[in-house]
Amino acid sequence: MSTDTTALATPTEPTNGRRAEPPVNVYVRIRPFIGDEITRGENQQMLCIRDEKRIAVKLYPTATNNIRPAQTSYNEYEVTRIFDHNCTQQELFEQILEQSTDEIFTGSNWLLCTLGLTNSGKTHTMFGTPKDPGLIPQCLQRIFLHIGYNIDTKVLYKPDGLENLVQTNMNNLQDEINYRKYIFKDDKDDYRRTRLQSIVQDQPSVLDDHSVEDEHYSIWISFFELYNESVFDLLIKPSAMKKRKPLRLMQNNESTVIKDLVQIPVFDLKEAEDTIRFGYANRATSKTDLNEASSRSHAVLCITLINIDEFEEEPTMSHMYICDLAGNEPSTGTGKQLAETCNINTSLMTFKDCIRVLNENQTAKKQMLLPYRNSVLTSIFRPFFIGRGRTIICCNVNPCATFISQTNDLLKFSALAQKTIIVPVEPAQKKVVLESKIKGPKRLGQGVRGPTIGKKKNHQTVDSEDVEEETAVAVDASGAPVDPNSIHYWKYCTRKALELLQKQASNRRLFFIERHEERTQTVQYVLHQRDQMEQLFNEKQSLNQNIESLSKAHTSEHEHLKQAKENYAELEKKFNELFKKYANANRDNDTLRSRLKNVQQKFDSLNTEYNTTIEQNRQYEQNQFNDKTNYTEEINRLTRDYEQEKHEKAHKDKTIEQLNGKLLSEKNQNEKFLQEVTQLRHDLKSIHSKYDTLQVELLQLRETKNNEPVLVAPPPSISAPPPILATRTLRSKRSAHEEETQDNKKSKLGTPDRPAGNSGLVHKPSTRRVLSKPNTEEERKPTPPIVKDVAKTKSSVSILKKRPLAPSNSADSPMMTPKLTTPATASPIIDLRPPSVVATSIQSTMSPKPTAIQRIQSFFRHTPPSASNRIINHLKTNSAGIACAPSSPTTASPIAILQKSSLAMRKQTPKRRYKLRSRVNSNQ
Ligand SMILES: Nc1ncnc2c1ncn2[C@@H]1O[C@H](COP(=O)(O)OP(=O)(O)OP(=O)(O)O)[C@@H](O)[C@H]1O
Repeated sequence: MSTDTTALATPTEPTNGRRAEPPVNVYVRIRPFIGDEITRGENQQMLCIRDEKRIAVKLYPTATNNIRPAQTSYNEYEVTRIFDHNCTQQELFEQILEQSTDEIFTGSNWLLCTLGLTNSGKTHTMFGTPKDPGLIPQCLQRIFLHIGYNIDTKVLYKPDGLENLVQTNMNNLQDEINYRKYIFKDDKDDYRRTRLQSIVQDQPSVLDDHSVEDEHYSIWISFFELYNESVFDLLIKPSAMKKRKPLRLMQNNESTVIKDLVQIPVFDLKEAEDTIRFGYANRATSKTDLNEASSRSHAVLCITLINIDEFEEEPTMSHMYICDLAGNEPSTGTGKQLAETCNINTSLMTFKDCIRVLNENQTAKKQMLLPYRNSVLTSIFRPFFIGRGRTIICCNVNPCATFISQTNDLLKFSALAQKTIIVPVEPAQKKVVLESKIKGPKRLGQGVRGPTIGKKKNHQTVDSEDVEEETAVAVDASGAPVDPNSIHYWKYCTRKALELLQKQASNRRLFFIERHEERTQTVQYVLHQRDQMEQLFNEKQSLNQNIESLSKAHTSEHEHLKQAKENYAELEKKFNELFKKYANANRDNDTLRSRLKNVQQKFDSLNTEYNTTIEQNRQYEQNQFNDKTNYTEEINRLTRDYEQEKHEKAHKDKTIEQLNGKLLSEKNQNEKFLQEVTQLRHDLKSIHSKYDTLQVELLQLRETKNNEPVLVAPPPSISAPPPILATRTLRSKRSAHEEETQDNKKSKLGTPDRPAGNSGLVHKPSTRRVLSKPNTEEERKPTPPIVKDVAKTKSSVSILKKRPLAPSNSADSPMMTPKLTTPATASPIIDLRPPSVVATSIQSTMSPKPTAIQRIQSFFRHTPPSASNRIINHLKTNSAGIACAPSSPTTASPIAILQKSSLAMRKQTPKRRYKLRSRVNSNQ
């Protein structure tokens, strides 16, 4: 580690004949309470401002001090100036930086840095806000106000480190052109982006011509930060992808050069502010426990001023370093934040150490080495520790009671720094690297300097050698060498001429200085005038606008008036018309009034009627209501009755359904009976037809035989069936068919005394009963009178008719003929003949012919067995006897006899036969 020694001096004891240097300017600014600090109880009046230079800190008893609990102790410190929380940014600038800003125009360098705890208002003091700009914006404003129109638009020189200047040419400004393009790339104004480029391109000859006709200034800005002991250029935007590349530091004898640091020329205040805004955005800040946007690095803004004066052989360069130091903070946090805090604290500590060493060397007459190399910050600011510039320290104080201990330390350091005087070490000659010969106006002379605006040039004096020579030569009263041909005389003349010229130059310089001051005042006046002009221009514009709008309003008013007049004329016309109409209307009105009166009367009468009607209606409605109530009751009653009837009806319906069921079943039964009857009738018809056939056969047989009577004819009183039988033989098929059809009709339609389908059922049993066997013995006697009686009745016909039917066994079929009962076992046959005759006839008729029953059975052989059996049974049980001829029961003798007798009695006609037949059928 290498250190520097500095010359020690006190303000009162100038060394080596130099003027006394002032001590370091230390200012204290106490910020107001912010946020919820007051509610947190931070305002405990820990700081007490005694006057504008002295401040006292109230101390608490701690382990390290001897303060007793009951005792109130104050530490008092003195600084250059104290600003309380009411101090404005502008006030602060005027007090601490305005003069310094002016002095950079005299060639002096300045360093302004802020010290303080984190969250104490350092950044706020430096940068401020757009509405309340801090020290940096105000400083730039002051500089550009001073420069006015004397900005070097040719960019003749560029800075090379702290000490050196380089003449510009077309090649060495490319970086600056690019940086300007890059920094102002978001700027809408293309002029600013390409300004430097156009200077280089459009005025190449000017760049080679470094002559000036007046005093010109150029402002160069560089902005960098010291983060974790590395230097980063803030005018290069950090890439999201790439890691920022730290800049290298190069040390020369007196200063530290930051290699490749971007320095760009700015031509006006706006450009300077935008450049700083661009760099500020790239600064490392983050949220800490104490500050939402805490600075994690020391940000250093370097404003370089290059002054080119036509009377100066070399341009001068001065710097204003404004440094926003990161805040001292307790070493809390972890990882990256802890590393940041340690680096910040280390560099601040080194800075304070340098000041302390300086102070100690000064007070204790020591020559201790400055530890400036312990941090990058102090390395860069080394020129200021060796007196190459003036230093201002602004200590920002956080008034919170929580940090009173740190505040006390800071104020202690402030008081120490305030007493420290940095004596400048003899400056080395500024090197101006001239790449081309300066073609400016020839300097009139050197060594004679009038009052300058702070130009720190070494005054050149007459060589001592010359003085020595001068003393050896004889001179006259005016001091001129006597010998005009001697070299001394010429030297003397030359010196006098030079002096004269220097005097003239001095006068001229004075004149120009005055002119410069005048011009500065004029510039200020012009600027002021320009502001006023601008203001007036704005006012004029607004007035013009007002006039324009007023004239527009006037024109429109005029048009409105014209329109209104036209409207008025029209309205007048309309009014006249309306007046006429009004008169007419008035007349109409009278008429209408009288009409209205009538109408009113009518209305009154109607109203009365209406009221009456209303009353009637009301009455009617009342009646209606009563009726409605009655009706409702009646309806309810009827509804109840209806329900009851409905119930009964349902009950009856049920009953009817049941009866219907019964009726249906009876109907079914009836149908069955009818079917049976129909079947029986059908059977009977077939029997009839067969019987007729038999009768025909019998008649044929009888005709073929010799008409011998076989049976004794019954007494004449007996109506014999033979005629009936005979008549049957005569029936034509047609009559039989008609009969059958009629029977069917009768059975279907029925007769008044016999319903259809039931005729047989109703009357047959009675017939059967009539024809049935006599129940008593008497009745069973086969007496002729009984036959006679029977023959007399209608039923006798049926008896006769049935006589040919022989009784048969049940379930007999025609095939069962051999089993048939003999005539002896058959129904009793009435034989009216004498026994001898009968026997003979029987003998003659019985053999070889079949019996009557057999014949009948054979006759019924084609009929269904059930029907034939029923008939045969019927005949067996009900027939009283069969009249048979002597030969056979099938002979026609008895029948013929009967026929004859019957024919004798009554002639048979087809109609009669039919009726007879009908009667027989009806009896069946
Ligand atoms: N004079 C003031 N008036 C009003 N508010 C202030 C003043 N000084 C500081 N503040 C406010 O205090 C807060 C902290 O200020 P600032 O960030 O400048 O502190 P800092 O010392 O720079 O902190 P760090 O060292 O952490 O960067 C900010 O919100 C700022 O607006």
